[in-house]
Amino acid sequence: MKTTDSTEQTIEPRQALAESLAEAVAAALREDLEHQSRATLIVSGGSTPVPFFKALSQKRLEWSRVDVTLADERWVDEAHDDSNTRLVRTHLIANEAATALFHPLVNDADTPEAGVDALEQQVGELHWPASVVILGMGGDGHTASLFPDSPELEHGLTTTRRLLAAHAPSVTQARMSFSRQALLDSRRRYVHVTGMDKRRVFSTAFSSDDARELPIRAFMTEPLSLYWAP
Ligand SMILES: O=C1O[C@H](COP(=O)(O)O)[C@@H](O)[C@H](O)[C@H]1O
Repeated sequence: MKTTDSTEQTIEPRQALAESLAEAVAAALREDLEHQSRATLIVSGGSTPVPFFKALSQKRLEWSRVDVTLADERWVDEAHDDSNTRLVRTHLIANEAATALFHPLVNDADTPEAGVDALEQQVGELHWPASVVILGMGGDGHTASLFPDSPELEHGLTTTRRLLAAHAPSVTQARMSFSRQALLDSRRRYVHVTGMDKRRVFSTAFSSDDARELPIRAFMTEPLSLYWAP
């Protein structure tokens, strides 16, 4: 399916979605920067956000007053293919957004358990509530690194700390993740997902409130906007 813009060019739905989300996020950051000195933007990693990052990086706003961090990160070196830090640095902290201050969710510690306290202190110094949180979602209903099969899920859904070290049998790498409470400490939340499979998962999520089964349910509270394309 393709849509057409006012200049009669065809735009892929996922590209149109990315552009529309970038417009909304840029407007939100501009609005908050009118009445606060800095604004916090929390983005997700994975494959879905790349076109969104590229679109957002082109938006004009006072990026030097924006702190960007990730909803979660794999505990890998930045050179690793799975590094969300690398993804953000490559596609978002560029163009107009090159002056944004990026705060990786990984440090030199050997494990996320060893690194979490230092990162907790660093993210605590950001401006809260965050202006915008963008959540991705996996086919198993996980969001950030709150996985249904994770031994740390209950902790992630209930702790008042902002960060947690997380593991799950379904994924290979250890993770660092924002907790539910920290992600809800935000003015605006957007879920950015694509494809029919994820749409079905999101629809199923409305049928119950058991976040242990589908962690995305823990975020189905106002204000939440769904950005979806086929
Ligand atoms: O593992 C992760 O997966 C989800 C979704 O990723 P995608 O590749 O299907 O877009 C992502 O939101 C999360 O941040 C990431 O660590």
